[in-house]
Amino acid sequence: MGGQMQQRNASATSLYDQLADGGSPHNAGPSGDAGDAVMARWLQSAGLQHLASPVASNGIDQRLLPNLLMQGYGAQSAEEKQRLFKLMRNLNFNGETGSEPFSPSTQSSGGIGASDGFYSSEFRGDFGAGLLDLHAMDDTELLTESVMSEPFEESPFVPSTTKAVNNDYDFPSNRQQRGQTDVDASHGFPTHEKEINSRENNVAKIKVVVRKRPLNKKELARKEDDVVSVCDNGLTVHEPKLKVDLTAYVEKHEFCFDAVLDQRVTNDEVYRETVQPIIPIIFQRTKATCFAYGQTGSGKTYTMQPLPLRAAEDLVRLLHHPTYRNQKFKLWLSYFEIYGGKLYDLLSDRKKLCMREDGRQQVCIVGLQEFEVLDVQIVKEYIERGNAARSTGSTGANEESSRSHAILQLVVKKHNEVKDTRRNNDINESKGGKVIGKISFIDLAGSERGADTTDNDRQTRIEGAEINKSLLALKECIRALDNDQIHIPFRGSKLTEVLRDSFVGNSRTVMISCISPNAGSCEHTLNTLRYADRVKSLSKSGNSKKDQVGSSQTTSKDSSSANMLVSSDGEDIYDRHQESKVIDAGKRGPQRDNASYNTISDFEKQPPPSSSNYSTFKSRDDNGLENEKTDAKNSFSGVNNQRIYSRPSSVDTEETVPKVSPPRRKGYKEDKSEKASWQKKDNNDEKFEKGVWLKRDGNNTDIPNIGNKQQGSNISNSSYMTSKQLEAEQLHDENVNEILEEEEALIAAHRKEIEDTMEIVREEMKLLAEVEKPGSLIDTYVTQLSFVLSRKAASLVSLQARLARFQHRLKEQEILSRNRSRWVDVAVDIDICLGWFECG
Ligand SMILES: Nc1ncnc2c1ncn2[C@@H]1O[C@H](COP(=O)(O)OP(=O)(O)OP(=O)(O)O)[C@@H](O)[C@H]1O
Repeated sequence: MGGQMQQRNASATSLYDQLADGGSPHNAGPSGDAGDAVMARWLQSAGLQHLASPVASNGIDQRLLPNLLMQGYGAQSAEEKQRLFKLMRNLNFNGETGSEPFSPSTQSSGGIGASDGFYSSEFRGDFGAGLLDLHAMDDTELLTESVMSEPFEESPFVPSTTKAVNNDYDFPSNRQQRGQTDVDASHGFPTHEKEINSRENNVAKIKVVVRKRPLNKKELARKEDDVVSVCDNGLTVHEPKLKVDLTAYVEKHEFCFDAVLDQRVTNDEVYRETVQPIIPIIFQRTKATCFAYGQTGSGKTYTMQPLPLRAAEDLVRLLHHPTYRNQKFKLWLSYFEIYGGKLYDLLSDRKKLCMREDGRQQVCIVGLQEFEVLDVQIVKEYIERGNAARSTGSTGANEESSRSHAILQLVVKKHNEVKDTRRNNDINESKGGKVIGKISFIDLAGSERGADTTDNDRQTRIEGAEINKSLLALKECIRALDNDQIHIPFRGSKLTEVLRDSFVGNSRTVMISCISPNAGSCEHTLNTLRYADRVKSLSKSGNSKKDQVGSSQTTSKDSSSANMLVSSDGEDIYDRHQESKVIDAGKRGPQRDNASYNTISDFEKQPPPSSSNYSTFKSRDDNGLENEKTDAKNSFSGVNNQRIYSRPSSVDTEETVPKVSPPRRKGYKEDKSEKASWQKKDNNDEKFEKGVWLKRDGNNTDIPNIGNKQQGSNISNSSYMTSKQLEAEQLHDENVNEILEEEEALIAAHRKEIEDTMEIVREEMKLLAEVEKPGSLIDTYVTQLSFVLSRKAASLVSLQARLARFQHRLKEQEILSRNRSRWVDVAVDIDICLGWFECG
């Protein structure tokens, strides 16, 4: 990667060398005065000679010109800015003919990018030459990893300082900055008990990593901008927006996570950052989960697929290490999916599975095939086989879109003398050996598929509702853990039930939020990042506390754990640990400790990149994140910074008003009300009260909120969910749940009816055989036949009644969905109206 960066810098240098040498690509480097003269000539050629003098008189190296241009240096009018930009782009493209390839980058359009007219196709058309070669490529084919290593288009919004950091991007050193101990990629795993214990304490309980994919060919062809800039552990989404008078402006949203991986990061590096640190502690009875979250086409599958392979490699290596070689440990693999609330085995012809809980509330998936991993090659085959069996469909963003949550598990078990390598994972664990530790890789269905609930196709709608439900339930569980609640609502969905043991006790969770960089995905990207931020808050608030619990237990384990690792009753001890931990957590009550994490306040301490160039309006959302409204028009005009919003941001105008309790449906279950408040949280804790949108602050006080609205048509993320809408939303959720239950019941009833009919047919055959015997009693035959036929009829009528009820239920659901989509439109209309008000 360093090499690429050098190459990239060299390209840029060669471009400016050409500039200094009068445009000849082959002449040698720049020299001070000659450079100034060339600069002047260059600017003169564009009719911008008046801009040459400040640059020269200030003794500014022309290499800094792009940065100056990005700041709109000296250029007063939009026309001047356009000319400068055009000049830059033309020179860049000429530079491509040099020996060093130089990727035309929208980065150079930085300042102007967000300024007047940038979005007009007319303007863009002039500068599209460099992108033409990209257009010539196959439109559907996406950039592969090797292409990824090429310099990608960078954001026109990326401030210059950020870019400098990005240009120096060096993955390992970034990690060191994060203070994380790296694990030797090949053989450096700790295998001594003490080392493992200290590693166990060092591995964060919950880690939230964001991965940004590169722009794909379609997006490049559409000349979409990259609106996500990455800087160390932080990232900024530059949301392009239009005011009512059609002036473009940019709203900045800053986030900070445990790690942010930009488009140049390879899958291997993703593995090293996310899963590899966990591998050694799998042998320490850890249950780990790594899941990818994000909208369709954001790279979840691309990110997740290589991870189990690499993990299996490392696990197998450790199994053969002298420390574990004689422990009779074995590695097992299973792969299943959750689709429409049901479980299917992806390695066993999509056999339907059922989930059960044992007496100790351990979740078992009955019938799930497990395969022993003897060599890593086989893992690859299983992954491919499982992927081929996955439920996929086509979406606008991804031709092979996942419609299910796929879960691949690698389990280390203490081997019992079972010769067969293919067995059922029965409730009776002893059959497969005792579980020592496991890691689950979850490729979640596209997060926005939850919004497919207004689709015309019923199947898609129900699928969407189910996905929505499980993603909400996942967040609910995380929230419950965040609040140190004793009751974790695992039963909210199949997904959370399956993940149950990964959230309690000695667990580790890594969430990889995948985001698309293009402007068109901005809303989904922000949703993904907000979800990730919520998960991160769990690690912020509870982690160190939970880790303390973890470490004290580990310390007390110290004396015994070496033996525990190999002792046959280890699992029971582990289970007791689990239970006691959950109760402990509940007793502690909510405690916050941000010590070991990058908090937003840390983030704020850093000087905002190029802040002087942005006239910024800050407001704080419920996650405590600052949203900055940046007036692009002014951002690049240098001297004449002039605020367009005369109204202060929402924070300034916040006023405390009496708390209004959220509406509750009569007889609503506790779980549901929890969900209601949670949904409100999802919607920035806002509600519409007496004509004012109220925002809930940290003290549960409702405060009026005027500005900083996120436009969105996604129901679960719309900012304007009134209590009625919320109720309708819950009703819809309930309705879908009931439909799914009734569907199951209908199918079961049908099966039963067939069995009954077969039984009856056997009885009828018997009757016929009897009646045909000489001397049989016809009266008996008639009575018995009459009885059998009424049973047959009753069974049919009962099935028909159930069928009719189900049909009715489907119709109801359709009406509900239609109403729901109507109020989504209303919410969007309100949004637009508020936008009008906002802009005066
Ligand atoms: N980091 C990346 N580098 C290069 N290409 C990528 C990257 N991430 C994703 N892609 C490409 O983008 C396309 C979509 O990715 P992928 O199928 O992983 O998305 P997804 O999030 O799993 O979508 P869905 O939820 O619909 O299944 C694929 O063709 C993939 O190769």
